Amino acid sequence: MELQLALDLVDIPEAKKLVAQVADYIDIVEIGTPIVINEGLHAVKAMKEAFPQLRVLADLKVMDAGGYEVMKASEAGADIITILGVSDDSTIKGAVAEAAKQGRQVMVDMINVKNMEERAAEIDAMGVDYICVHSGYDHQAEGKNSFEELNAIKRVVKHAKTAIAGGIKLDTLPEVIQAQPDLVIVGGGITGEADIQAAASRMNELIKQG
Ligand SMILES: O=C([C@H](O)CO)[C@H](O)[C@H](O)COP(=O)(O)O
Repeated sequence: MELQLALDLVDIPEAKKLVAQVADYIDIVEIGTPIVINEGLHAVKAMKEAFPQLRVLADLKVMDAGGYEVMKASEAGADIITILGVSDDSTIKGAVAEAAKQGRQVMVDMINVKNMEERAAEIDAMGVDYICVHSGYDHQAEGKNSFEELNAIKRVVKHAKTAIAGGIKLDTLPEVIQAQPDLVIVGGGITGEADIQAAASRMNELIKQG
């Protein structure tokens, strides 16, 4: 099981400062959608240059032109690029084909997918690398989480790695770990803590214990 730090509400210098504190405790650093919107793919490039030992995920949440978007993110240095599960199959297949060409990986974000098990099985068969259940900020504000959805995709996904994101904190991490995803994605549960390093270190410890 691995840990991904999601960076969303910061700019490039702040993002680099945060990662410098926790780089030893994380496996993947995510350049979140708000950063990409505010700063562009330069943020991905800057993070990869500053921390070449970490895998960098570009959370583009691609909905169309999968191949093209994966190509551009790959050029910027992204190791993993997110595509939406609600996209057309052709978008996901285009992203997978381009990622294979570029030696990168595709994560499908299942945010807002209604028929979770059926769609996860379809997407798994398309050869994606990760399938991620996700309660976004707006869902979190309504009190939702994706713990049940993780169990649902684990029942049907045979090839891809499974991941979970959305509002995970130290006190809910044990429940997440119990469901055994391959990857746990945490943003505010680390960056919102007074002692960021201690939070990341403790989460890393629990995750590595599995
Ligand atoms: O993907 C995300 C969200 O849609 C904003 O871009 C977050 O990175 C993801 O939800 C993880 O962050 P936390 O919910 O703060 O853990």
